[in-house]
Amino acid sequence: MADRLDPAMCRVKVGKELFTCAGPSVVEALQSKGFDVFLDLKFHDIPNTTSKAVAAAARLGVWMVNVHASGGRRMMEACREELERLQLDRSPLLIAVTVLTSMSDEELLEIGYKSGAAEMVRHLAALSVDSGMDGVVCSAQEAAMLKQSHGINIKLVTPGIRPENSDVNDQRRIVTPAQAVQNGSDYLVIGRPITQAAEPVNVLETIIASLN
Ligand SMILES: O=c1ccn([C@@H]2O[C@H](COP(=O)(O)O)[C@@H](O)[C@H]2O)c(=O)[nH]1
Repeated sequence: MADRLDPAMCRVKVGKELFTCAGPSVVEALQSKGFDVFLDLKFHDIPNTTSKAVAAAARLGVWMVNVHASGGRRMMEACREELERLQLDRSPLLIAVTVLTSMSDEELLEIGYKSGAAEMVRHLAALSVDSGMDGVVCSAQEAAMLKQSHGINIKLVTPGIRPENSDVNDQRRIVTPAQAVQNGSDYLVIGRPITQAAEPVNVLETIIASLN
């Protein structure tokens, strides 16, 4: 896939499946091809473990790394402090996952949340910004609300992007690419609509054209 894509068109994301198969070498290989890499491992652990994992990602040279906001303030602050201690020329964007885009309001109630996605995202995003995160992962359904509250102090990374008429798969809080940008998303995360397409580059080009 990386051989067919151009770093001028998109950044790339290395998630749990690829990283578990191929490890840090795949990150290095993508970077040597000129791609900025989002290491999407969504760290969620005690502050010491999470912050050391974030530091390891930063030393790999990734452009963006993420943790779960539900790890709490002390965990997120430890990650920020660890990055500052490294004093890198280029520090990765440090992003917190609020509520997974695969979760519906009903599923959140089932696991014991007292409110739906929008309210939880609002709460966790405020905590994330206050704990030193550069931004959050959320659905583009929540993007306008967060931009209104936090403006330029928050980068919005939005998975659950689905072009019109494409398969929803396991996602629940979906938005089209153009609507996501209109709502204020800074970075659209688009997986299967591109990776599973017969002509991935054509699909990507069509999406980019729809944004212009
Ligand atoms: O809330 C979240 C956080 C991360 N993801 C990740 O984004 C991609 C989406 O892939 P699609 O194929 O476009 O559904 C995937 O790697 C997830 O792990 C997310 O979907 N939602």
